[in-house]
Amino acid sequence: MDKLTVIKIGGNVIDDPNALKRFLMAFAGLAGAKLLVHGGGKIATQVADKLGIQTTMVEGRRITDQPMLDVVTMVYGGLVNKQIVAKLQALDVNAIGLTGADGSTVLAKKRPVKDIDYGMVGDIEEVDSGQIQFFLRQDLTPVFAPITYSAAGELLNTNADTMASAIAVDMAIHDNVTLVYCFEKKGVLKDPTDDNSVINELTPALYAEYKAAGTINKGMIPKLDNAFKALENGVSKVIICHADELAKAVNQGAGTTLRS
Ligand SMILES: Nc1ncnc2c1ncn2[C@@H]1O[C@H](COP(=O)(O)OP(=O)(O)O)[C@@H](O)[C@H]1O
Ligand SMILES: CC(=O)N[C@@H](CCC(=O)OP(=O)(O)O)C(=O)O
Repeated sequence: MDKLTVIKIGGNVIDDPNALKRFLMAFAGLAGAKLLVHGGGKIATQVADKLGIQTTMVEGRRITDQPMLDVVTMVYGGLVNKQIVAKLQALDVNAIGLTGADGSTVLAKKRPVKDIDYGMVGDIEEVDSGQIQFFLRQDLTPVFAPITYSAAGELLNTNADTMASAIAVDMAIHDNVTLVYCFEKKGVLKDPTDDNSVINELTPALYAEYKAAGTINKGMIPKLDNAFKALENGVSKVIICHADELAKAVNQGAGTTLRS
């Protein structure tokens, strides 16, 4: 089995040009097959705001009506994705920017309306890991925007953490996969106000304890739910770390490593 590193980069880093530059240099320097999934929620909210479109988030998911779908398609699939691809080309990484619709890589289904109508939000149904494998074999580095498509031909907004987890799980059929969530903190923290209180190893039991105590909250909850799901479904290693510590996390160890 070949080794593959699946990396997710969050919106707070993408929104900081210097932090993004440092991260992409580290990504470019990683040995072996790799692919990137990016977020960009913060930028979509800023652009929507400029257009007079209000953002509503419920449990870390954006309520996506048609005007908001247009914004996220332009921001994630266009602006953010192509800027990252161009910057990677300058670092000698032959990146190929994709949404889930491209090459039918990530098929989703519009989230059914229960208590909440999320609008055009997609729950992932199928990842075409063979197609992704094909890109990797051509020495292309896939860069995924968090946009999927439905069998009916709709574009759907999908949480980037979920997209990274689903891709990592399906690629684990072919490869020995490490999944790394990079963001602006040093890992999962015992005390969210103290950046040096990193939890080195997190088990499901410990996660439940910290969640009940309120120490782990907000965006970290869906991130960890996705991260544990990957670990339970064939991904060899899952790390949550600072974007500046990507190389260290992969090669030596840094941030928070999940244990089953
Ligand atoms: N215990 C914790 N340790 C680290 N971050 C936490 C913790 N609890 C909540 N958070 C929050 O989770 C956020 C990460 O989730 P999110 O905003 O969805 O990031 P991203 O855009 O990178 O996916 C952090 O910015 C932080 O504010
Ligand atoms: C359905 C849904 O919520 N999609 C996310 C996709 C972007 C994302 O996940 O970006 P970050 O990783 O930067 O938070 C959103 O529109 O905010």
